[in-house]
Amino acid sequence: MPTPAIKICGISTPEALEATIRARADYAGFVFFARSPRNVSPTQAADLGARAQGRIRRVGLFVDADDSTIAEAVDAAGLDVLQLHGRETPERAAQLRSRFGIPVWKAMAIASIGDVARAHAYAGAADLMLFDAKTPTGALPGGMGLSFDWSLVAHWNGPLKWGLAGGLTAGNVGHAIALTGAPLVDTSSGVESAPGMKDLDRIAAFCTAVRAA
Ligand SMILES: O=C(O)c1ccccc1NCC(=O)[C@H](O)[C@H](O)COP(=O)(O)O
Repeated sequence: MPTPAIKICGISTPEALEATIRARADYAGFVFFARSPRNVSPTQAADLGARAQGRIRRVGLFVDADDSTIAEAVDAAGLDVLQLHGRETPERAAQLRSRFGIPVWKAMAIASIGDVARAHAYAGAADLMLFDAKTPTGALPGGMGLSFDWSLVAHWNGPLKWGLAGGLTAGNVGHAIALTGAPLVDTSSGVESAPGMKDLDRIAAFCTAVRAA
């Protein structure tokens, strides 16, 4: 099985970005959501985006954002991918892909097999389905370090590319990959010492664990 692609999400400092590039991750995620402890301003995004250009692909994470918010982030950070982490419909995903001309990833909150089935509606509308844990009502819709029953998506054979997120750490990602065959893994809390505080050693350890899986 090929090594899964790696995304480190919630990067908000140059130090964390450099550690992510050093660890040979494939994607760096920037969160554009005011309620998040990882939220980046357009100014921060511009600085991080320029540092990342040509070295790692830049993913912008949005939660039910309007077009002007996304346009400002795309321009500031030079985003390569849009990640939609709210209640965006297939129609909205397709509209954003057409407007911005870059790949769109849709996060799907999973608590049951019925949630996994909903992913099929995004075929042709999104480029990748990111299966993540469902979070409690009123909490952030992601980035909570919560995992779900990975067997629900084991060797998913759906109509679009996919990835696994939610509570992944250096300690459990090998098992998650072995169980699911995920072609991409995504972590945020699992490489932090506190919400929003990236731990450079944990970033390195996570990437090493993925390659060892
Ligand atoms: O990171 C956030 O603060 C966040 C806020 C709102 C929606 C999603 C958010 N994060 C999602 C991610 O960072 C990842 O794509 C994924 O959910 C992994 O999170 P974690 O369980 O913390 O590893």
